[in-house]
Amino acid sequence: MASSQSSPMVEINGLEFTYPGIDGYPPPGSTPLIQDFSLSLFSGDRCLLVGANGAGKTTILKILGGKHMVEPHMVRVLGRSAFHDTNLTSSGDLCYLGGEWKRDVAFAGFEVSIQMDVSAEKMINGVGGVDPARRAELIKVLDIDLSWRMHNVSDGQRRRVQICMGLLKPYKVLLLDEITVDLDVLARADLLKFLKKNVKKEVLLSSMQPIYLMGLRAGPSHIVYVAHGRLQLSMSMDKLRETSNLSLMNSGVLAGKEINEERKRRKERKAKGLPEFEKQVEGTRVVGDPAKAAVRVMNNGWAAGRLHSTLAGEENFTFSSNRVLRQ
Ligand SMILES: Nc1ncnc2c1ncn2[C@@H]1O[C@H](COP(=O)(O)OP(=O)(O)OP(=O)(O)O)[C@@H](O)[C@H]1O
Repeated sequence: MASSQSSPMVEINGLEFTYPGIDGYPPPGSTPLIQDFSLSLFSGDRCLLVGANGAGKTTILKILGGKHMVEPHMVRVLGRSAFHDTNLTSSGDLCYLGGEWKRDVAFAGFEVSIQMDVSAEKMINGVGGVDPARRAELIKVLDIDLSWRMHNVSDGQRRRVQICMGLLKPYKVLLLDEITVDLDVLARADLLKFLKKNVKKEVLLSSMQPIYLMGLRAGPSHIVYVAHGRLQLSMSMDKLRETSNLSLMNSGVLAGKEINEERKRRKERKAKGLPEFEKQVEGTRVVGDPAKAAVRVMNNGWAAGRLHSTLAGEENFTFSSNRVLRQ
């Protein structure tokens, strides 16, 4: 992003990323999911990351949030490597709110289920070292009833408590991955107002489907459009308005174009007698007879220190040795 400030708060330099296989390495022959991606965000930027499903938005936000390892020079947050410098997140300077929050929330240092029989008050007040005025404002903005019991509220209400807890402490860089999808129109508008008011020197990077841009004219300062893991457009909203691309964005035409092209490609492949979907490179280096690949049976694709299995699908649930259903 263009800025008068000297050093960016978030810097992505030629980022390349492939999800690792079971052995922690990219599968041989795989094409990087994120390629040649560079972006700089400066103090005060409120940036919206848009793109079709599967474009790579969540992956980029997770990399910035330090959840996937990349080479330290590729991603710098506040001048530090998000993955290697864990103090960035533990200090609260870097805050990532994503889909995983649907089930658990980091609470007093533990991952606590957000669906257990506990009051919203206990959850929210359990976060220490918080400015009481900020806490009260967030409770008001998110319209939270402190007497809610977490096990019998709606998804949207549970989500509001999660968002509140995530925003209680001031951050310098805030990463939001589609956190507003469960919120009703009013709650979404109020939250965006709060974020806008509170992002002065901070940086906000939020992913969102282009359709939600319609109510957001005053919200973001910049737009970043991603397709197939590559940066397609990065522009200030003012510039976007000038070049009239905003109407394209608002109507979701850009993302729609990308989806239509993908459908066309699939149709052409089918017409040529090829499989409709391009062959995925298997996400593991364990080769040979699957029955002998004991490692896969034993750990279902979980690798040390990783929150998610890199293997998915019925086949792996059949192989499951402990029958725990994973997302
Ligand atoms: N843990 C994983 N292991 C392997 N591949 C993955 C993993 N997570 C996502 N992918 C692949 O990476 C691609 C990009 O996914 P990502 O979640 O970043 O997209 P997105 O733009 O956030 O999509 P959406 O709008 O649907 O949330 C997808 O094609 C998906 O198949």
